[in-house]
Amino acid sequence: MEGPSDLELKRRQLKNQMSTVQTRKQNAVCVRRAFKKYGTKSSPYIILDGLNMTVPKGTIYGLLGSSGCGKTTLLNCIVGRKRLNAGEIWVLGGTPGSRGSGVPGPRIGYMPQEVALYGEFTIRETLKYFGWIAGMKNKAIEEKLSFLVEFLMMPDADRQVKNLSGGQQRRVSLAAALVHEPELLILDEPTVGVDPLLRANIWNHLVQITKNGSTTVIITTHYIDETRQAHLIGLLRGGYLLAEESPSRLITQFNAQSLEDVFLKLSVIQNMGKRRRSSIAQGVAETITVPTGVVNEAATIDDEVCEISGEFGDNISIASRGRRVSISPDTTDIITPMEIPPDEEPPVKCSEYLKILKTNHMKALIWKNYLWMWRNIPVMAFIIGLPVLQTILFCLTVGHKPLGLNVAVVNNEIDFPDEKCELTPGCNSTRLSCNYLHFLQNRSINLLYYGTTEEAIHTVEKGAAWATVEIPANFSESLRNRIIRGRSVDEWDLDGSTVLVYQDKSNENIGTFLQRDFYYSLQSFFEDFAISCNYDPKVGRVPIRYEKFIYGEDSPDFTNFAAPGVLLTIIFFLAVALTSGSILLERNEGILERSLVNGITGTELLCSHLITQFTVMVFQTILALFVAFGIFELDQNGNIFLVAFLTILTGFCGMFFGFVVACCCENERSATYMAMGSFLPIVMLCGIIWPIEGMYPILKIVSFVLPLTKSTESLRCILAKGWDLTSATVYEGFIATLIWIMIFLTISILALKFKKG
Ligand SMILES: Nc1ncnc2c1ncn2[C@@H]1O[C@H](COP(=O)(O)OP(=O)(O)OP(=O)(O)O)[C@@H](O)[C@H]1O
Repeated sequence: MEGPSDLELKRRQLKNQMSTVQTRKQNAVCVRRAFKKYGTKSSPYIILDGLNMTVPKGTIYGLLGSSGCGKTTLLNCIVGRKRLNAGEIWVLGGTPGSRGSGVPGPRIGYMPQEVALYGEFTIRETLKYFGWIAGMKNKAIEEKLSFLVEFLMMPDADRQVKNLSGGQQRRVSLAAALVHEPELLILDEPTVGVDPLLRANIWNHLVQITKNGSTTVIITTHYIDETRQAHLIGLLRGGYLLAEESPSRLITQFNAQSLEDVFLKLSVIQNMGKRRRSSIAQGVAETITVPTGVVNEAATIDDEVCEISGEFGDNISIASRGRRVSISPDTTDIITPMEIPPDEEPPVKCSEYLKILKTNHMKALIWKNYLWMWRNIPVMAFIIGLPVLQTILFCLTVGHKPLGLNVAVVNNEIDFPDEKCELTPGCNSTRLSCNYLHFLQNRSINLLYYGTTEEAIHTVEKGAAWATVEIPANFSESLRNRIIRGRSVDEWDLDGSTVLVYQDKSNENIGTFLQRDFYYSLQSFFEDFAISCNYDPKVGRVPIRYEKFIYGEDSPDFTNFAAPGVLLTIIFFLAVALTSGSILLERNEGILERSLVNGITGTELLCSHLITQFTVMVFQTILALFVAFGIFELDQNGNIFLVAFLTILTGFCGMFFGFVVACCCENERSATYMAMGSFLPIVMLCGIIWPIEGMYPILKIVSFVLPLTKSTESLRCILAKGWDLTSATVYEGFIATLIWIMIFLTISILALKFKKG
């Protein structure tokens, strides 16, 4: 069939076109030359390919297409949750996301494909949440709830969503989109799992609410024939609309029995174009009666000729690329856009820019967060109790002196095994070795006696003891000679008064503790012996005297060294887990998207989490500090409020890091990797378990810029030295934490802003 010339065709399509601005304002939705792809640059996966779509105000628009053809993607772009790679979208007279457009916001009601509701909430609470977001009053919500429960045949409004069937949950989801009577309703497959009677009711309701022109509905469905009641349907295939027309006219034009037939015919025609009329397609095509002057004319348009600006696409779909089927405008059957005065974009006042948090949004979000906590008391008890548990475990397990260590003893001064080594005090004792071993035993060392050195060493080699102590046969006499003779003591007495130790030093901590025990026991034994002989005990001391310690104690333990870092790490990473977990949970269940479409902003979301999790963190901090300093009495010489303040500030820092994790990661798994991946380096590099002074020089620089380094140092100084904010080390910890909060906040906001779509 010979089609009209290119010029003729263009001219025809240019006829009766409205101005661009008018087009945008008179229609609820205007999509022009939309191009959207997923995947990478090298292997792009094109979803929308030059799509034009026009949804006049006051219409029901059925968006049809096979599974995976891009309907949800297109809807997401319309509601402003995804960005096109190219092209324009105008929704209710503004571009989605622009200030003053009201989109996303209460002008839209969005029912996503997935249920996207809080399972722990009741139907009433669900509608209250979405009603509050839209700025509704409780009374209005209750009225609407009664209507929707009846109309959508929902169960009792006080039943929790998680206890409803799949179909009932979808109806609650639909109710949540309808509750605030939005101007534009976007429903992604609302009738899935709904029985035919209710489906008919839903359609009747949609027809009803669009009657006066104030509401527009875009609906996707797999049941093509149910869209007979739609005013317009768009058939999406291959990245663009094969047709955009009223159902009755499509059926008439294509001389088809049903819309399914129309879709089939259009698909075959499209395939013919693509395959350059393969023999199979040709065969099918011959059986299809195509409306003269409608399809084939446009199907013959060359690629270049088809580049007609989408701005002229009112009421028709004009392919912008490739061979497209186009329906010519015909005023007889097409819905004429309502004569509604064009929406003026309201001028944005300066105060609007400053008002980044809306009261009703914050109220809904904070209420929702607390309600979620209330409904998940076991989870919350676990979250609040976890730092306490970890602190208890830390205080009970880390830094304490190992007790009951086995030491093999070969005491040649006694007749083993017949003689027992007993304490025999006095200057003339012939069993001084036993006195020394008694002091060792007093330091909780478990002595195992052996007859020969070989046997004792073998015990250590087997791992049954940590050291062998061998005492010479003439120990008592040699020791006395050593003291009495002083400088002139002979070699024999020097050797005879020396205790030999064969130690397993494979464990640094145990080895060091044992060496300290051997040394301190000998010191005590010697002083005791010197006193019994009326010698000055100082004679036997190492000539160094430790005066009163300026900070700390004579026997500092590792628990007190590690406690500040461990406390901050516990609070920091639990905040990371809690924040990123709750945001990702909301996001993966689609609830977050839904709230964002309803007008919640990223900033509001962050602030609401900040407020609710702050209360959780305060509990966590108070309990953890009480356990550490109240029950386990770790060193605390500073101001406890300063300690609590720094701990909570570090928790805030963790929350903001949690936001970054949630914003940057697609799912829980990658969030877990990111959190875990940062946990170990932070623990190792922030001077929590080992002094920074002992680190490799380059790593010291890295450590300096990490979030917990300065705060750990600061907390350590407050606790151990009692310093306050006048000390540079202390206030640097606070400043560094604040800087990290700012950094994480900026990254989160940027990620929220640019990661969309
Ligand atoms: N974020 C994404 N990254 C990569 N591919 C995606 C992404 N989202 C969707 N897709 C792909 O894009 C295509 C269109 O998806 P979309 O969800 O828009 O289809 P649909 O028409 O709504 O399908 P259905 O009717 O089954 O819901 C699908 O093949 C899907 O796998």
